[in-house]
Amino acid sequence: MGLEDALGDSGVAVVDFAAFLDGSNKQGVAEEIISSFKGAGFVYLLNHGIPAERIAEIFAASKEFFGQLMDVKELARHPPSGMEHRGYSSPGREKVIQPNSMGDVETPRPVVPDFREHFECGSEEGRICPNIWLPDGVLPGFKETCLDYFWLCYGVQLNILRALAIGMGLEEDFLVRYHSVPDEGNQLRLLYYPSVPAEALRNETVERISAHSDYASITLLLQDEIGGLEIEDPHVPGLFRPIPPIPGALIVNAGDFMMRWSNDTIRSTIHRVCAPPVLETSDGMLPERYSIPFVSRNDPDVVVDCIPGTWDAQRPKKYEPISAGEYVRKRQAAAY
Ligand SMILES: O=C(O)CCC(=O)C(=O)O
Ligand SMILES: [Fe+2]
Repeated sequence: MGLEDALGDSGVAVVDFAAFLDGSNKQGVAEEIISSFKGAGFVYLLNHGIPAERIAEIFAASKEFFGQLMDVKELARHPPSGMEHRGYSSPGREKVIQPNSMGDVETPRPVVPDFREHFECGSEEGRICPNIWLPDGVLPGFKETCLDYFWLCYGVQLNILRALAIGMGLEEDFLVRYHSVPDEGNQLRLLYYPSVPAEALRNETVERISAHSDYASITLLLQDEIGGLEIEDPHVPGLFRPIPPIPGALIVNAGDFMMRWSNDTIRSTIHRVCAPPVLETSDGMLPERYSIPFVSRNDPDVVVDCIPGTWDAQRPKKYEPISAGEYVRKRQAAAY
């Protein structure tokens, strides 16, 4: 099956970011990205600026971490409160939930567990959420690899925000200015989906990650070769379309805060991870899967109003000004 077939009707563009980064076609690349963000809420980026060896390195670190005994991983245990996403969460610990309208998180927690483990970290300078690492001497180099990758993603994130701004007809640094505090809010997640019976995923007695939208600004996602990521068709609720792995590509998607900020001109699309189409082994088990999202957030204390150009007399502002911090606090408290 060729890439075009595998991509199917998801509407997610595959964009070569090189011509943006080297300045040879900034406007053209920016328009391709924004068009995919408005249509599908997702885009694949090639030549995004994260070297292949760094991708291999962070996946290797993730595999090494999750390969440790539970007792070892629990040495970096996530705190009981849902306000701080740091450290290690064992399977079933987090349940993503989907609010019934923007910011309304009253929906009851669903009963089907998400069968995955994860580890989260941010900047070492963060005041809101201090990092939680394994004790010194356990898994040497893990912390450094995570932090290096975190900062690499922060830089890539700024370039993508520049492209989005240009695509929206704004001054290049318009969105970057609202992401000037890297130490607060940005988050690196290492996700591990253990091997599960394919049948259990198909009949939904377990899920890998249930349907949700991300709630921040943009997410930079690496997925391994296993597949299973799907997005909901914006025009056909309940119809999910695969976002298959493309080697070396970075998947970028918009979160709810970006959608709100852009007065709903950019889409924050519901996505999930379920059974990939063809990968069942003879014993009926699905292979384990690793993915690595980096979540980019607006500066927490800066109140934003709808982005210029996304509203006018015909398309009035739909949302009141709000700060990312206030918005995120509402959403995160409900996830645990
Ligand atoms: O594992 C994936 O590919 C997606 C993860 C995801 O959607 C998330 O962490 O919000
Ligand atoms: Fe997500």
